[in-house]
Amino acid sequence: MTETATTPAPAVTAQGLTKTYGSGETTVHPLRRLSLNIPTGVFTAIMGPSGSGKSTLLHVLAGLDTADQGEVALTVQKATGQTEKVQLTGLSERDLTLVRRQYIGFIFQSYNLVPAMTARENILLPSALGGPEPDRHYYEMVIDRLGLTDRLDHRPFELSGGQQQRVAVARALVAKPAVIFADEPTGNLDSRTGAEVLGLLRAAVDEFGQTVVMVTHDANAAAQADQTVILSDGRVLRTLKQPTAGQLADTMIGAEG
Ligand SMILES: Nc1ncnc2c1ncn2[C@@H]1O[C@H](COP(=O)(O)OP(=O)(O)OP(=O)(O)O)[C@@H](O)[C@H]1O
Repeated sequence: MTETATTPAPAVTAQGLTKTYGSGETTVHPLRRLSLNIPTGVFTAIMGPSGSGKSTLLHVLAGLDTADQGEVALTVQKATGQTEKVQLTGLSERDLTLVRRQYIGFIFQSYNLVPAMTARENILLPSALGGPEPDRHYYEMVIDRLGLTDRLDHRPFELSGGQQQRVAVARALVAKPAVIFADEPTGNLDSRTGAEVLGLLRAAVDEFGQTVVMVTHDANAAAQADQTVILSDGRVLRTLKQPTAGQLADTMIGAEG
């Protein structure tokens, strides 16, 4: 399942990803031989027109879905300081689940919290299922920064949408996974809560050296990232380093074709 590497490498490597749905006239190609490297310790946004393959790509990179062809690998840092390459391609569903639990945090637009569990239980669920044990100090800092200290005993139905998303963000962050994937994490939030969530993703990168990959439609949200990958029709159109929201909006007009 793994091989050891000694040189620093991108956190996520995707080579020649292809995915097709349907056949004949109804065929769609969400991914067309897409290759991409996601650098370690960087905040990457993914933008593109509706239907360009953003969610499909994110799910394939995170091991929540598989491509028909191509390869995905993560490069993770072990406690010893050595890096290790973890191939996602070809793993059984069970092994993929173990890799996700160990190395990946995922924030869904629709939160995906377990309704019967309290906020605390939701946040600690990945470690309860066998993922890494969160560092106590980091856990408390994340909870405090997200303003969740008084909400930990509440169940999702007792929380606002913004609070539920903050619980989902905490769940993805606290175990310091190798990569945090976020699919439109601010899509359902008011602008103030959205800014808080983006601020925490930014802090995870700047203060804790984590790697974040976020799909968004919002040029202002993407402008918080270090780089933005623009998808068009299942391919990478361009990668922009530290673009302004204005540059992103202009590039998106071009990508709509
Ligand atoms: N399970 C599926 N079955 C059939 N087609 C699908 C499936 N999932 C995605 N697609 C199609 O694949 C294409 C890419 O979808 P995807 O959700 O990745 O795009 P997106 O860029 O995230 O779009 P949006 O911005 O609208 O969320 C679309 O044409 C979509 O209809």
